[in-house]
Amino acid sequence: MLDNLLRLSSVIGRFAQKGQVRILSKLSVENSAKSCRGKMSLPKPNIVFVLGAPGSGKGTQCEKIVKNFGYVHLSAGDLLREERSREGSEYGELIENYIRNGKIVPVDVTCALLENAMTQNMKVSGKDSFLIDGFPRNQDNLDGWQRRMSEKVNLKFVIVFNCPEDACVERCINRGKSGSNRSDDNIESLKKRFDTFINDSLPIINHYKEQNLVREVDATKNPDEVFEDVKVLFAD
Ligand SMILES: Nc1ncnc2c1ncn2[C@@H]1O[C@H](COP(=O)(O)OP(=O)(O)OP(=O)(O)O)[C@@H](O)[C@H]1O
Ligand SMILES: O=c1ccn([C@@H]2O[C@H](COP(=O)(O)O)[C@@H](O)[C@H]2O)c(=O)[nH]1
Repeated sequence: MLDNLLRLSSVIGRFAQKGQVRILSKLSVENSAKSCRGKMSLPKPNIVFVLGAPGSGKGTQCEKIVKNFGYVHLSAGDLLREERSREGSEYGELIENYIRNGKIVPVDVTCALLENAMTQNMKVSGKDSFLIDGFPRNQDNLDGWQRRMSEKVNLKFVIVFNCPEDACVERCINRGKSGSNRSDDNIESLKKRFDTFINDSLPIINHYKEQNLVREVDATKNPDEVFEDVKVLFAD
């Protein structure tokens, strides 16, 4: 399975969406290896992890951070959904099963997508500050990231958006009703996503708390009010 995962190829569409720059690039392990060599001249990217329960407002706030502070937003969930929908993807079915059941996709897939997206963005836009939204979410994610990426990036801090489950569920259900087209914006998937958040993701947040890297934000207010608190974290 690992070998297969390492042969992961992805197409990252180049388009400006929600302030993100996506770069169209066909990748394979062989290309990844070449691009690793090419990466020698690239700067070490600055990373902010953005965590919080499903529907806590991570994507909404990332959009605002992009507009105001020039970061590039990389949503791990969006990258996985793109890979799932890519014609010919070996991993489409696997990813869809994980997403629908609120489970966390094996780290080699997600990490490859994130690393490739960062490298391509740095090459094309020259930007080297990234919001990594919705990752790492479990011990497998954390271990894989530490193994593969931790030495290659500067982790600045970890934002955690706090919002109670009932409000988050309502937001996701409304997002589904407004046409998100997400196969996990339904009650059944949301129950599983919250179980995963509590059992698997909270320990990762605690790990970063122990390192004094967590910056908690009250995400129950309206998006502009939440952003007032977020701004402070980036104003240095
Ligand atoms: N502060 C807020 N108050 C009310 N609604 C919000 C707030 N922030 C975001 N929303 C709405 O809630 C829904 C979920 O927001 P968003 O996609 O930003 O959350 P998320 O944490 O990225 O979710 P997920 O983890 O499921 O991808 C969206 O429809 C968004 O418009
Ligand atoms: O690192 C990640 C990020 C996401 N997933 C899967 O995708 C869905 C949706 O993620 P959102 O952040 O809500 O868009 C999530 O429930 C996981 O199934 C993942 O496996 N790994």
